[in-house]
Amino acid sequence: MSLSTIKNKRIVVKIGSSSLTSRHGEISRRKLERLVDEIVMLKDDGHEVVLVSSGAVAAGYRKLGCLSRPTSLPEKQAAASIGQGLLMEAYSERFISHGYTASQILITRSDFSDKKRYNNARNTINVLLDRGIVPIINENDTITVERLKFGDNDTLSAKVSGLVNADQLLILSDIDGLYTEDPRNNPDARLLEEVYEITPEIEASAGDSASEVGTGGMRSKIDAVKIAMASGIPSFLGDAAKPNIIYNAVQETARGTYFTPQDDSENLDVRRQWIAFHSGPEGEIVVSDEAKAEITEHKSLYPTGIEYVEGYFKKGAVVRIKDIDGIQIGLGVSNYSSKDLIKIKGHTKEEIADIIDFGPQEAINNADLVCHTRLAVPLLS
Ligand SMILES: Nc1ncnc2c1ncn2[C@@H]1O[C@H](COP(=O)(O)OP(=O)(O)O)[C@@H](O)[C@H]1O
Ligand SMILES: N[C@@H](CCC(=O)OP(=O)(O)O)C(=O)O
Repeated sequence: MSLSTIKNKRIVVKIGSSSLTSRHGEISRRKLERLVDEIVMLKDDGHEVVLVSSGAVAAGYRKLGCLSRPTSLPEKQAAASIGQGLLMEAYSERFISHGYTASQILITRSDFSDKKRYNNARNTINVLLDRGIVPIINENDTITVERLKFGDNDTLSAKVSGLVNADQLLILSDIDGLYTEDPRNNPDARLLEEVYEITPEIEASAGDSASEVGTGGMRSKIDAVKIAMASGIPSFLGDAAKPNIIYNAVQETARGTYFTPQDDSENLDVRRQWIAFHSGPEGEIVVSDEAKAEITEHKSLYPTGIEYVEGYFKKGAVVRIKDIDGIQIGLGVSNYSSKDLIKIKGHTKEEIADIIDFGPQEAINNADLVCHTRLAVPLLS
């Protein structure tokens, strides 16, 4: 069923800095308010909306005394600390004028790599959406160190879409979709209106940002779309400046690029999204060629297929799964500690009962296993 014919959908809207700021880098109230008014149209139609908004650094750097967007981390963080408040003030005022309440959620990557905090974020967003609130999410720029950053809000928005099980992700930018090449470099570049798979050609065509305020360019948007596709979520990329872009994108009538996951795409559930994109692997398991073939066929990993165990980890840890050539083929949650796996590796289901007291037959259950070869997106990107 097309989204245009169904109500009460959960939509994640990502708005980039370039769509919210004036030529001088200040927050443009006019641009921001028009986008809020469009989100309100979705709310009035019964849809739930989560907004992932950039703009904190862009909104704050001039008030910090910088003439252009700063490049040093402390200055960017200081600018975000000024700008985030201004951004939320502007959003809140406009939503309130329409009778809706906005809330602020600032996230760091470590919030998502901790499974409890990840699930807690989902519960919080669900409560807000149930009560008709519009959660507005940004990376917690002020306190995040470079090494622990999502880095760009495109990727963050795709991860949030997976977290809340969104029906559609809308990425709004200063360009009306994905082109065969950056149109700023080649005026003959062609808009791709429908994309079913991110091919190597598409990856190669996606370049950096041309604007002074944008961060990730088309490259981070394509990375984001790959994560959304692996999570089974359709995405749209379009120009924030076009009238009714948000409303029309949900109706699927807006000009832009529509990315549709294929029926046989991996469609990772939230549990496996966490393993694939957020967890911190603690050890390695090297598997035989037979086990590798089974894992690729959505089967569990059994102790009999394990050749070596590397590192020290407890039962329940996420581990990297490698083939005998040392190539990573997936990630999974180990049902056993490294100590026990070393004892039972290479043994059949029947034999392991004589080696250790109790435990499941599988070393890693297929529900807890994500395989590279089935995903078009790097694990833990
Ligand atoms: N293949 C491409 N198709 C469209 N835009 C591209 C492509 N490659 C690079 N770009 C650039 O990416 C820019 C959008 O990214 P960015 O400036 O980071 O926006 P935002 O602030 O909305 O995140 C476009 O303005 C365009 O110059
Ligand atoms: N978190 C940063 C924005 C990071 C980012 O991805 O920016 P953009 O490429 O404009 O979406 C901020 O609020 O300034």
